Amino acid sequence: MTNRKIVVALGGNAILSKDASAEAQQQALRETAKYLVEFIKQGDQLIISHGNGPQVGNLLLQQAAGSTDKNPAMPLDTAVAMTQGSIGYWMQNALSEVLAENKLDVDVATVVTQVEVSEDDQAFTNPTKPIGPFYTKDEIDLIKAQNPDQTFVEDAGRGYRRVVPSPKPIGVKESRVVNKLVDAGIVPISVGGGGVPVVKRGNRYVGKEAVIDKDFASEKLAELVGADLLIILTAVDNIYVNFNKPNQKQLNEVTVDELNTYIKEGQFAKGSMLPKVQAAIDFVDNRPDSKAVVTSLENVGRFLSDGSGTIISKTAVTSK
Ligand SMILES: Nc1ncnc2c1ncn2[C@@H]1O[C@H](COP(=O)(O)OP(=O)(O)O)[C@@H](O)[C@H]1O
Ligand SMILES: NC(=O)OP(=O)(O)O
Repeated sequence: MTNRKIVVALGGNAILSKDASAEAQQQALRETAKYLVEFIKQGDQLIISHGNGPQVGNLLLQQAAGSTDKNPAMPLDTAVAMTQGSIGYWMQNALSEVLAENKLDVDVATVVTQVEVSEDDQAFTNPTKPIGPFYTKDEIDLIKAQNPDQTFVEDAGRGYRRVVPSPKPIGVKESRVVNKLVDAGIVPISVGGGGVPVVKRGNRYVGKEAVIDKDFASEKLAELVGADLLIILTAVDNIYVNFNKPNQKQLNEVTVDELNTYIKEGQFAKGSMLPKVQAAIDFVDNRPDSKAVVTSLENVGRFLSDGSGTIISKTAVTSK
């Protein structure tokens, strides 16, 4: 039995591929849970986090479409909390079902989590986080005519998406609650969608209209709960240099210094692999005896058996 405290951040493909229906997302999470249960089977204490970019963008569109004076659309911070609830509900049930199939008597609980950000974060005047569906150029011209305050960017050749501010997390209000759940043997689902962005004013936490990157929020949580491992699960088994080029090279074990050199070379795409690499670096910088891992859900079995995936450590890696 390993008994490590592990924060696992689930990438978009763990929840939503093409079909945004509740049924399809629940089915995807059932498949995801089958991979996650392997950690629990071998005695690890899991804390699960997840993204919400597509879901929160879709929710804002639904809110706007049905809003009236008597039934107003909810602001973005509240919409993030709503997606924590809906995805947490799906994840909680999916994992509980798979735990029961494996005859494991373990409880799962979603924590509506507020993540503290700075009021002065420059991100509030420079939106970068893509949310919701992809549009064509003609579609965004129409949307912008009706919503001049909204910003759109071209997203990696896949079309245009709305972008919103994405401030950096500086604290996780419920990190102690998360640790208490872990100590009680419960699997918490926390910092969903990067957490609800809040600023502290005296004793009050006030919501901000933004979407925090879930990789950065997961890193902050992992730091605060004293995790042994931060695992970022995405669509690729490894981080690569020269990604998608003929001379592509898979990274297996890599140090912070090596990653910083690759960052300077521009090896990691902004908004996709770069935040994961930066979150991994931040984590091992803050907890030098811990490690971060970037790999895919499908590779979890091989990671557990032989350490396959990209393992990031402060200094040279000796074991997984
Ligand atoms: N250097 C790189 N190595 C590996 N993947 C990369 C690299 N640069 C960009 N990527 C892309 O980044 C993707 C992960 O980012 P993204 O899809 O935004 O993450 P998420 O799983 O959190 O939704 C990978 O699936 C891959 O297509
Ligand atoms: N909040 C967040 O980072 O969501 P995605 O991972 O879905 O972009």
